[in-house]
Amino acid sequence: MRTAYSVETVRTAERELMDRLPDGVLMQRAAAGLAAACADLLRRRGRVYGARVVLLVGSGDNGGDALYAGARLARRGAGVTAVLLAAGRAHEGGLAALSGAGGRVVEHPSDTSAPFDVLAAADLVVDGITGIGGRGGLRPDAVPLARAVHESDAVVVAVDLPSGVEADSGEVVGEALRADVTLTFGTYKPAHLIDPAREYAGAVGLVDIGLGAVLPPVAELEALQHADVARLLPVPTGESDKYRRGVVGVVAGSARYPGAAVLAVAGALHGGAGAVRYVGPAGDAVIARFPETLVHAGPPAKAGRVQAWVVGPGLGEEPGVRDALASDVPVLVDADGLRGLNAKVVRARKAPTLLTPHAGEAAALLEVPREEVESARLTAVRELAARYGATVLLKGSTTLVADPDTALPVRVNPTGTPWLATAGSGDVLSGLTGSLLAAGLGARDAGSVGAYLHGLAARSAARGAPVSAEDVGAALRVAWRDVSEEA
Ligand SMILES: NC(=O)C1=CN([C@@H]2O[C@H](COP(=O)(O)OP(=O)(O)OC[C@H]3O[C@@H](n4cnc5c(N)ncnc54)[C@H](O)[C@@H]3O)[C@@H](O)[C@H]2O)[C@@H](O)CC1
Ligand SMILES: Nc1ncnc2c1ncn2[C@@H]1O[C@H](COP(=O)(O)OP(=O)(O)O)[C@@H](O)[C@H]1O
Ligand SMILES: [K+]
Repeated sequence: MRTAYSVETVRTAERELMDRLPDGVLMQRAAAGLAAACADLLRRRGRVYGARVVLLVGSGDNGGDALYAGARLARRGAGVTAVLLAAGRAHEGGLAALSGAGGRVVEHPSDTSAPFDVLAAADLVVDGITGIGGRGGLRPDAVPLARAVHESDAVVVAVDLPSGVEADSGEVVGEALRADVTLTFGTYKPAHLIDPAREYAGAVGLVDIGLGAVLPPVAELEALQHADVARLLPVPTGESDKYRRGVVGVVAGSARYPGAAVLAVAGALHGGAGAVRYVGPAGDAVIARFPETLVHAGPPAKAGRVQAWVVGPGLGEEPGVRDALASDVPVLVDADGLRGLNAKVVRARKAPTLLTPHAGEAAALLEVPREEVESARLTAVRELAARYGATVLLKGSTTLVADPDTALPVRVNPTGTPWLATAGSGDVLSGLTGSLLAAGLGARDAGSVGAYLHGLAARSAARGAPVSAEDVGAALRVAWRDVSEEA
């Protein structure tokens, strides 16, 4: 499991750790890790000796890290120039270390083109403008420097965070530095895992500075890995039969969208339930593709016992949502099922409810513009979970799963690929996840395991080329096997 902590939690932990250690030790640990990673990158492109390194240095400790790392690189023969964005407020010890090691310093803004000249010739740029103390995006002074960095051929290494991103939410307000690699210290922060900030960070490396010992046991965010998912997968035993493995009911599709029913059933057949019961008008299309499905014209209340319902994909105006919500089993509500969803009804349910909106559907439920959800995904998913008293899986470039119990970390899905942005792939996800619910997983686990397998399946089906939702459904078995082999 990878975890991320908020700035407030990190600062508290850092204070506790600093009290136990001599002054400056944490910064030296950070700078040593940073310098080692930069040296590695330089060696891959040539060598450290003689390489041209530029440090962008802000007024805080983030700039301090950059300066001390720069001093280490200068001692190994690199030509290091620090561009000070707040001359007079740059970290004093770091500045002294850099000049002691033979590094140069230029100021920005200045009357000369020196900062831009050194950036144009750089092999590697270290972004130490702001870290966890940064607020409100890059300031106007820094914007032309960021643009010059993006135009140069240099490899860009961000210190702790790409400057300009919001550490706790992953929001990007205005411009931010785009890094190839980000080295963070002690723990990931939400911005390393959530888009849009995650995109700006590039490949993220974690430098151990000893913080693990003082961080609280429960993080703000967590990302499952293969071994975590393997532990959660439902596996039949000698005593299993199809009913004990769970029956998932799928209420999906309409005369207009029969395909959504087929895709949701495809997902459900690969989610671990022992049987899939399809309820709705697309029974013929479903049977033609998946003869193992039990079909019923409806309504859901008359279709027979299930251990979980999936309701909504391609449903159009078809009824069914109310029946499913009135049941005493877990219900996953997706797509058309989310339209006009009544928060009171959902809150009153005794069994778990899992809502799976994309950004547009989430925006409609929250009555805000879609862009607001896309730029502040963490806030949106938490808000929806609180309003509906339900588990919410917010789909998109970063899929998040929030539990109504705010003490539990929000789960962030690390798998997936932009190729998943294809019609019908969400239908496969809802069938798959509903099947996991029927097989006995809790809503938060079902949502995060479903998203994980779905993303892995898409990656293995795509391998760099477009995929259809059907391809994703067919690759779910491969994803399941990949994950179980880790167990
Ligand atoms: N606290 C610790 O124990 C450690 C901190 N470390 C480093 O220290 C960083 C945090 O240092 P600070 O708290 O000094 O904060 P930062 O260095 O992130 O930035 C704070 C400074 O930047 C200014 N600032 C804020 N927003 C800005 C913006 N948008 N544009 C330009 N300037 C802006 C503020 O006025 C303040 O002076 C971490 O990100 C990490 O790099 C590491 O050395 C590891 C140990
Ligand atoms: N840019 C993206 N990067 C990665 N995954 C994405 C991206 N955009 C969408 N997805 C994923 O693709 C799926 C699309 O689902 P959805 O929006 O419901 O589409 P549909 O309704 O056509 O099935 C979701 O699993 C979502 O997380
Ligand atoms: K930075």
